Amino acid sequence: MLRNIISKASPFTTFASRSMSQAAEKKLSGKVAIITASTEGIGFAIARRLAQDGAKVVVSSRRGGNVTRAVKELEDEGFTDILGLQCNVAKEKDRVNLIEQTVAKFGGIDILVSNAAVNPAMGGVLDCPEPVWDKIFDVNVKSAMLISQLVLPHMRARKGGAIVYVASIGGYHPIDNLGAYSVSKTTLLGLCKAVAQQLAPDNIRANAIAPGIVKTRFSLPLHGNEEVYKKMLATIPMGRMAEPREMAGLVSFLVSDDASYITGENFIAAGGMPSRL
Ligand SMILES: NC(=O)c1ccc[n+]([C@@H]2O[C@H](COP(=O)([O-])OP(=O)(O)OC[C@H]3O[C@@H](n4cnc5c(N)ncnc54)[C@H](O)[C@@H]3O)[C@@H](O)[C@H]2O)c1
Repeated sequence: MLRNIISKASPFTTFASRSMSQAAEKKLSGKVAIITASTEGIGFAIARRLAQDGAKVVVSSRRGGNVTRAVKELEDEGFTDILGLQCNVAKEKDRVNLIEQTVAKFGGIDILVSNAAVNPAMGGVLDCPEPVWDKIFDVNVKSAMLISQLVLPHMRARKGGAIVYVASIGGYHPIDNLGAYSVSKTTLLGLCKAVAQQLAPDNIRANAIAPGIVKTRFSLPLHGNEEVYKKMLATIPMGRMAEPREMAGLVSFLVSDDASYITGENFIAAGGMPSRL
């Protein structure tokens, strides 16, 4: 009788232990993720979150010292599969090295988070000098497209992948004095849609996030001065700026299998700031 009950229970036991081992496996286990400009701010928060979710993570940015510091910080937190590489996304040699070193170390690429951006000068779009315009579009848009080209064969080899472009709420509605930068982010939203359309048959998904105002070094002009800070807060229905980690969960979702049928979409995380396009 007892043996009967046990043998009847065993399929459940097997199922239960399988479920437990599945639960123990993290949602990005076995995935390899490259995040550009990821030694601080939003990029670093994304790198940390993807590592927490089990991914092997490649941290990169322009300065070697910053890369070393960021890798150490993650390793001190207990993450072992971290690779740090110096990469100025506007330089072809650096982009190629980023991809080659990643594949040499981790054997492939599943995830790209294109996060690097610059805004060398404040001002209205029509006040933007040509060299500044070129720099903004080289880093914020052209490099994002060129890195996407480079990861493509590796994602195809894995029969799938996920790309996330870090755009901005300014891509929907231009932010005062960030004219050319805002246009570059609108362009990135378009790039995301075009890439998604082209790569859907390859099971490679592309989505974009559009952060509102996040407290980082990049946004210092918006929170470094008390008067400007108060003005900015008045434009945010939630009444506060975001912390970098508040962008990371959205990216983690978008690159995971939980988002397996989502591609070509732009997601706003802006504390209720209005978006119009
Ligand atoms: N902070 C915000 O309020 C905010 C809002 C919307 C969108 N964003 C976007 O989020 C992303 C990250 O910005 P952040 O706020 O974390 O700022 P951040 O200053 O912390 O990070 C930007 C990083 O980009 C790096 N970078 C610049 N040019 C590069 C290049 N050519 N190659 C490699 N790295 C380069 C910088 O060194 C820096 O580490 C950017 O795309 C930015 O446009 C930020």
